[in-house]
Amino acid sequence: MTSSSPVIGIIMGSDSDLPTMEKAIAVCESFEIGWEVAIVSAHRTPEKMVNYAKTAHERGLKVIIAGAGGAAHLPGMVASLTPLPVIGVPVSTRHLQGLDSLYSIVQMPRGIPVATVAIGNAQNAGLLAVQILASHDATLLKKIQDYRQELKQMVLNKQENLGKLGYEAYLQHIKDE
Ligand SMILES: Nc1c(C(=O)O)ncn1[C@@H]1O[C@H](COP(=O)(O)O)[C@@H](O)[C@H]1O
Repeated sequence: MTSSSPVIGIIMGSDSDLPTMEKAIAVCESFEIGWEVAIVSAHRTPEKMVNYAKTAHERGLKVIIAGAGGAAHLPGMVASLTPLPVIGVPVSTRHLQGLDSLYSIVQMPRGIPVATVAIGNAQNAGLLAVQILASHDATLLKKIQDYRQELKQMVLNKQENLGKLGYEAYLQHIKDE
């Protein structure tokens, strides 16, 4: 686990969001960035949420990732209480498949932005947080460029395999994976 002091705060409305949000934690770990995780709910623990959001920048955090499902007010409320950038992760829900979460998070009023990623895409939230930090950190910027290069290479390798194996065999190969 990365030992440096946390600069990315990863919060969520419930521990049931953890299986989604763990992907943001994994990104922080792979870029060796200090992170902290907390269960904070605008609805169930409003005082804790206010305290968390108001003190986040004083405690050294630089970016907050907030995930919530359903009536997902947490990211917007936190954004209203902190000067830090907030990235919202709409967590998928059983009845409305996360559309409720998405709409709750994305439609912020002018003046209080929340950078919203796709439903369930905590990995992109982690990457965006790293990129925000990288904008004034040359070492991190290089790591992002290396990561992009790996992504590109992965796609090129797949294309090469497709060419080698042919469509039918390649389809079977990815089904077997
Ligand atoms: N949307 C919020 C908030 C909030 O926005 O403050 N607090 C909890 N929740 C969400 O309720 C869902 C169900 O929670 P439980 O699984 O604990 O019943 C979770 O996805 C959580 O993010």
